Amino acid sequence: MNILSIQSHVAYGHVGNASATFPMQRLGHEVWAVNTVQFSNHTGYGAWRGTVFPADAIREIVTGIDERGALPSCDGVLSGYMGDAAIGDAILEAVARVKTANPRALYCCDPVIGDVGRGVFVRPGIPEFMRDRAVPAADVVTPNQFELEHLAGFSVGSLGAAVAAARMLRSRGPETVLVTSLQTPETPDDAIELLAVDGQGAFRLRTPLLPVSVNGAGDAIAALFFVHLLTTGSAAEALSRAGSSVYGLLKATAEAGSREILTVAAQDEFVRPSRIFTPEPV
Ligand SMILES: Nc1ncnc2c1ncn2[C@@H]1O[C@H](COP(=O)(O)OP(=O)(O)O)[C@@H](O)[C@H]1O
Ligand SMILES: Cc1ncc(COP(=O)(O)O)c(C=O)c1O
Ligand SMILES: [Mg+2]
Repeated sequence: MNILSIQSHVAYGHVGNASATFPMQRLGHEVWAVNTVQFSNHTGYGAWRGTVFPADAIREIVTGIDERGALPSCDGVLSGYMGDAAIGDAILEAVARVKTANPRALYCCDPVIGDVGRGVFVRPGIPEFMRDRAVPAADVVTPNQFELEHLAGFSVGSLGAAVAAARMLRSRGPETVLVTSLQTPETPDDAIELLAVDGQGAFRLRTPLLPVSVNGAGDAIAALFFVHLLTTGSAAEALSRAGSSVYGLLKATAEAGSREILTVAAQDEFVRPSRIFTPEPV
């Protein structure tokens, strides 16, 4: 597969393209990485340095790729952390150009807005852009629980409510919704869940909860889920493979006591996860 991946880049550590690119490459895919920002490190540290690129800088790179005649061979566009709402327009233009060149290409939007503990951590305008423009344009969306609530407009206090919220997003456009870091009163205290909902049904994948709080796992799981969905055509299979890989990645990260995910050291988890988790229909 050839994946156009438009998201943040950090020099130190692993979020955005610095989390998503290598796992896709390790699985044998070509990644055309376009960076929306270049920061020293992820914003979870509270301090960082670097630049948010203007929207035209992203347009320029996509135009250059187009001029190489490559867009007809693009299988999917993946977007994530945007840096600024204006970048959203450039991303949707890139999606439109790719889909014109290859009508079979899919767009996966990781609607990075915030997180349960941190609240909204992106610039004003981005949450509205994600809800009103990006979600309707996407074939696949991968919100965490906080983002799901934000996009659906109601809180998700049960598995049933999460499925309803995912179905509400589907009714606005995307065929497939992957909810990450789901924890409801029905989730055991020592577990964390993923939920995939598409036209076939809803699947839950439950793994142990690890003693880590890291950034970038969401970017890795969106990338892995998207390429596995593109290659297998099955949301349940993509859920099993992506969820198992990220569990293995985070288990290694927890055992090392690392603040950054071990994207490089634990790379075999992307190809052969140490433990395979199987989704259940819900
Ligand atoms: N503490 C944890 N224990 C086990 N798995 C986790 C943990 N944190 C994240 N994950 C896994 O990584 C996935 C992505 O999670 P997360 O990092 O919360 O995404 P985001 O950063 O987009 O909110 C989760 O759905 C879960 O499968
Ligand atoms: C620059 C940057 N990109 C992306 C993300 C998203 O990371 P996550 O995968 O944890 O949602 C963050 C979160 O802090 C970030 O600071
Ligand atoms: Mg995220």
